[in-house]
Amino acid sequence: MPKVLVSDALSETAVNIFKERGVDVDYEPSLGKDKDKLLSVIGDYDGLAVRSATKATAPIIEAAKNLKVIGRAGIGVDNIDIKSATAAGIVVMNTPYGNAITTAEHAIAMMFALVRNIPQANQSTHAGKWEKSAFMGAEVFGKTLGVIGCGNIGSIVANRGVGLKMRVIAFDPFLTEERAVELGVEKVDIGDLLKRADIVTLHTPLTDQTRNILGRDNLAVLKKGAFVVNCARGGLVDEAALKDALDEGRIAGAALDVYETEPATKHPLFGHPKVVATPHLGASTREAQENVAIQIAEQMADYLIRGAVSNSLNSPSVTAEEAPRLKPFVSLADKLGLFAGQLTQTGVKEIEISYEGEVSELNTKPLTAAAVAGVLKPMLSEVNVVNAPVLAKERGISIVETYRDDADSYDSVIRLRIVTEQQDRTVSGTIFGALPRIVEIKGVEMEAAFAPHMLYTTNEDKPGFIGALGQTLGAAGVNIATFNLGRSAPGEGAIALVAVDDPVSDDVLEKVRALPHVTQAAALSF
Ligand SMILES: NC(=O)c1ccc[n+]([C@@H]2O[C@H](COP(=O)([O-])OP(=O)(O)OC[C@H]3O[C@@H](n4cnc5c(N)ncnc54)[C@H](O)[C@@H]3O)[C@@H](O)[C@H]2O)c1
Ligand SMILES: O=C(O)CC[C@@H](O)C(=O)O
Repeated sequence: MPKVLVSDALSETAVNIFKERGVDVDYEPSLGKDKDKLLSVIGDYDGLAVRSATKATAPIIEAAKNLKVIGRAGIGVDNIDIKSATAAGIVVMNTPYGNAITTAEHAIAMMFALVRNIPQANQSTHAGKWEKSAFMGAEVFGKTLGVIGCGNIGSIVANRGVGLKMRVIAFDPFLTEERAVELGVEKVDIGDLLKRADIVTLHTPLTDQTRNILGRDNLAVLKKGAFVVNCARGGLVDEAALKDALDEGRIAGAALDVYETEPATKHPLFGHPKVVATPHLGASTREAQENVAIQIAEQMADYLIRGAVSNSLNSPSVTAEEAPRLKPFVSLADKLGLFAGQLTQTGVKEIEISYEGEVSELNTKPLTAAAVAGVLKPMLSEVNVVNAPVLAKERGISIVETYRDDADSYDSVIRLRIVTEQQDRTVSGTIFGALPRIVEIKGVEMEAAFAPHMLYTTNEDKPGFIGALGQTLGAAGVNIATFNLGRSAPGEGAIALVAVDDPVSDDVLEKVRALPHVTQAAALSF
């Protein structure tokens, strides 16, 4: 039974879902804050479910020898080292929609808190001061709301802004004109947004491109008297520059839910009269926490039990219904890749995977990942289906997928073509009786099952070869399990694929290569 550690505070519903789905679960809501303890126990688990307190860093991932999945109950995955997880073959998933409405509502609440001085007025009124004239506010009706980042949350904020009869403008390089029209927003560039917005609200992830998107220069361009709301990530706003802009009266106020360093218990902006601050509460509603807990438990259990992948940041999606249908084809793709990879001596330039017949209708992304992983495994250490496409890209190997409705004599065929600096090689396979089988090698038709140890030879099709090969193997004590032959035409190139009981030694290979008419001999393992 797979075992999951929940190392941050998550709704108990998640724990029940894991149990109901047949996943053993340890709920340790404060363990994530103790990195030494986490390091010492993580090796026992197949899954790790977190919010933001647990930092799944490279050392944690290195120690997580059995870990298969990290699930983030929430959106931002900046507490997870995705690069290390990918290299280790660990699927990272999040719940991109579960807390989006809640966070958008928090941004709108922060906007109102700012423009109507609600926190300050609340404090003063509780103190019995009745300072009615000290808290003159502003209407949002007719004002311009500048949304930076118009994805899940930004688009909900934009929608609420439109509902409040605000003029909404958005800067997002990935926002299409059609989507902008659909949302009722005007797509603008950042300079335009800064000059026109009365309230700027941030909703991008923190990346190299977005870090300090409201830095000193951009803050200087902001319309005088504008307000800033950040319910996305600390680091999007230069906090020192923001303090200067507030102190100099260029900005009327800022509402912050997120900070460069969290937890933020001391901060230069805490106590500032123009700042409204909350402790990363964006996602903190009962509804959102229930949503993300349920979603992450279901997604992780689906992956651990059924191989289904959803909302992954480093692996193609596979639904729970698809997973069992894909399973034999994943195995076939992996074995075809391994076959080709073991015979490849020079740099791979291109891997083409053709899906023919019924398999062309399936979700082929996981099959492609398996084929590429298979090709790369004999050449690189630490290759897996999660990191294989990344590794191929880093090495300049192009991956091409083609599709054909018909697979000639079979229901389904996967055809792999490897283009290297020196040659172009194909190998094809099908599923027969739920097991992968080779049906073609280098244009030669063949019918062979994969076996753990195999001998592959190419030779000129001349009488006496089969006997000589059998004798050589027999004399070396190599027991033949199956013997498969194919040739392009009588007397021309022939291929033998021999399943043997034990690995073929270098010594035996040399003897096979020395046989008359043999052009190539290689030991393969699957
Ligand atoms: N405060 C909280 O508790 C809380 C809760 C949930 C999410 N978040 C954060 O909110 C942010 C938005 O989340 P989301 O789910 O909407 O993400 P999303 O991926 O759906 O949307 C992000 C948008 O930012 C855009 N973007 C990317 N780079 C950009 C750039 N350089 N300039 C302008 N736009 C850019 C993208 O095109 C995308 O449309 C994330 O940082 C997330 O971590 C915070
Ligand atoms: O878990 C939380 O409370 C914060 C989550 C939020 O920052 C997110 O990115 O989803």
